Amino acid sequence: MSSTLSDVFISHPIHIPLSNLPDVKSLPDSYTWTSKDDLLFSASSSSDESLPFIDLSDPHVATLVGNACSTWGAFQITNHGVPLRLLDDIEFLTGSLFRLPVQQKLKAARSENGVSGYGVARIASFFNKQMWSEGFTVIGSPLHDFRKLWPNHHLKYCEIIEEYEEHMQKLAAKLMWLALGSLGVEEEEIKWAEHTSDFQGTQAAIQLNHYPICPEPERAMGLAAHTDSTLMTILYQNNTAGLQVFRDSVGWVTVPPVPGSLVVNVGDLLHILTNGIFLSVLHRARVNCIRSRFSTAYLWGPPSDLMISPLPKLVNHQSPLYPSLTWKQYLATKATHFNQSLSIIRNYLSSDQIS
Ligand SMILES: C=C1C[C@]23C[C@@]1(O)CC[C@H]2[C@@]12CCC[C@@](C)(C(=O)O1)[C@H]2[C@@H]3C(=O)O
Ligand SMILES: O=C(O)CCC(=O)C(=O)O
Ligand SMILES: [Fe+2]
Repeated sequence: MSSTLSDVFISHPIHIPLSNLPDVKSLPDSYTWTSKDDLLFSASSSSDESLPFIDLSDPHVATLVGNACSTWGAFQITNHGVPLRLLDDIEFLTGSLFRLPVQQKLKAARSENGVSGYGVARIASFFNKQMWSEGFTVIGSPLHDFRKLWPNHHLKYCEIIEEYEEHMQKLAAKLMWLALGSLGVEEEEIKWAEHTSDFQGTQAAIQLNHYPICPEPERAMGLAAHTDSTLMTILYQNNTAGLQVFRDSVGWVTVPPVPGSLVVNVGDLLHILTNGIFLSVLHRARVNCIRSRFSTAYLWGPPSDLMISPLPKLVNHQSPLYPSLTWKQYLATKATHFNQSLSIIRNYLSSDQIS
């Protein structure tokens, strides 16, 4: 992973105060969410719909993945080939990091114009209320930050991140090719993502999330509704429920944690690449009053300066719905317009207007 994604935020600094989550019996007003804070906060949910669960050894796997991407924009997978021991290791790392004393975590605090390190999720700047969570973002080598957190043990944690990235990168590319293959897209049509290219230059971020036990979970929000600005995101959640995905005419659907499984989200860039055929899923994390929850998101994207545009084969003689733009340009748009970004770029006539 190169560190060029970090450049985006130099010109989009945000100031989010880092405060300790309060140790209280009732939720302070600053953490209490209503539909005024997030339009879909209390949107209804139907209990009989569930996210597709796909066994990657199924003979019809490409069709199943393609259907899930165009209906839900997300799915859960099993038989994915990532060693269960590695999932235990990443859960151990995430738990160890967030269990450190807050003063220790703050030694690796993310700066206002930085992207790596400890802090609340960047999307916090778009809301008036605070989220009941803490996060840690890794882009590029974690060595510098991990040395500050664990002066004597950082190397073992760096090794876990490195091994996790290797597996996740291969899995993400395999899933994207299954999905695109179901639409008849061939590898020659996206050179940078060809299997044989070894995905040279694809970029990624790892986001570690912690949602502590919350005194009034119904009124709190762990991570507010958002789509990921990626091609695909692979999420590992520990054994505590909290992730919800939104589907039009269904509402919020909870994704139950299934031991050893992973959740896959279509991100905004794959939505653009497929000219809107695959949906980027709106999702959020809720909290609970019994157990703290950890999750690890692998946010995968293309080389950050490469132009991404709807694939000609999928535009099908009509006008493309989206202009060409780079991942860096999209992240910059997202840093300003958040959940309106896709509809805003849809209205641009050319990428020249995207700074
Ligand atoms: C590559 C990225 C996606 C992300 C912004 C970032 O530069 C690194 C952090 C990512 C993350 C993780 C938590 C949710 C999210 C919306 C956020 O605030 O930071 C995503 C960003 C995204 O997908 O837009
Ligand atoms: O914790 C979760 O389940 C969701 C995390 C997430 O959406 C993210 O890190 O982008
Ligand atoms: Fe997300």
